[in-house]
Amino acid sequence: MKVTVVGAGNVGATCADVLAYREVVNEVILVDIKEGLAEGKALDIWEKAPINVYDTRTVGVSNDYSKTAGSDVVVITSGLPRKPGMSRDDLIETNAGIVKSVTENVIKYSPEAIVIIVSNPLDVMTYQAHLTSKFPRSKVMGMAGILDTARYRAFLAEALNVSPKEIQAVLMGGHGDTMVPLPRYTTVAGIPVTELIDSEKLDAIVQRTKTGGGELVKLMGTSAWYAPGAAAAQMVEAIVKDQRRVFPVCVKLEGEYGIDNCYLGVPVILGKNGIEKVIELELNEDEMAMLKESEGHVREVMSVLDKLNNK
Ligand SMILES: NC(=O)C1=CN([C@@H]2O[C@H](COP(=O)(O)OP(=O)(O)OC[C@H]3O[C@@H](n4cnc5c(N)ncnc54)[C@H](O)[C@@H]3O)[C@@H](O)[C@H]2O)C=CC1
Ligand SMILES: O=C([O-])CC(=O)C(=O)O
Repeated sequence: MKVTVVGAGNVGATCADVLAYREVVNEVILVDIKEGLAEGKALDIWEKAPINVYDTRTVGVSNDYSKTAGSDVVVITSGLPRKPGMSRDDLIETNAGIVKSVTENVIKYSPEAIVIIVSNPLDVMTYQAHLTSKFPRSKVMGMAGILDTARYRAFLAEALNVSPKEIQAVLMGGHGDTMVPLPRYTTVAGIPVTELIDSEKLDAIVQRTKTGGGELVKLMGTSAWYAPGAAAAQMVEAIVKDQRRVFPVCVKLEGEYGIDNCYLGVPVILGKNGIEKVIELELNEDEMAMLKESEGHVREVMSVLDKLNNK
């Protein structure tokens, strides 16, 4: 199994590192436009192999996609991260151009690959990759839900003073402040979370989750990478090992939840064919209203992308 990660910056290099030390695949190709960066980071990860005890080979290349040929999965992290004061949507113009050209290069050499988008604004960059690749929706998806759910779970674990391993949760919608964490589908070792925490505290955690990316941008001057890189690697693992894990993933909706032709995070089964199934939950009125609000926001940004693509 061979995986390519495009973008050897913070998120891409972290993803490659996790794929290597967890021995998810035999070979990881790291690509960046910046001369020497991917080669250097791939070499550094390979030199860590004797210490962390793994044999996944990591190879870096500068903008040479021939080395990526025949990849089973490609993760696209290339693009600008936001700075304090910016929204993810502010990145659309630059990142759409990058995601478009990278996708063209990727599919030229790996026409059978499953593509995972990480670049922001996430839902709309997934749409860009879909427009460019013309792949079926099962093979073009975006990573955000695992990250957003992980933040929600980590905050809950802290508040309840329990292991984060015990928290199971579902979160839907776009990767932005309109995302929809679902307390009704959140449990602590099977116990409904609402039985363990008062609603005021839970509301504060939901709110912190929605702005969790921005919290880190404010602290660091750039956006997060450890959790995002690990989340993308977890999706790769589910696909290459055909694990059929259930994760929230950004996918083109085709009528599910009464939403058509819009890219949103929803629970799916991930396996060797990519998105094996979109799971439709029974949402109540309030939850559906929040999902619709998120849809409205993503559609606005999708129409900006349509203009950029002269559609
Ligand atoms: N979906 C999500 O949940 C998350 C998304 N992100 C997004 O991921 C992207 C990457 O973030 P970071 O790694 O922190 O940024 P970074 O600046 O550390 O790395 C980006 C890399 O992309 C490379 N690049 C730019 N244009 C390229 C091209 N045409 N071909 C190949 N490589 C190219 C740059 O040289 C740079 O090394 C950003 O758009 C960020 O907003 C970040 C965290 C979470
Ligand atoms: O906040 C950002 O710009 C990066 C991102 O998507 C996240 O960390 O959730």
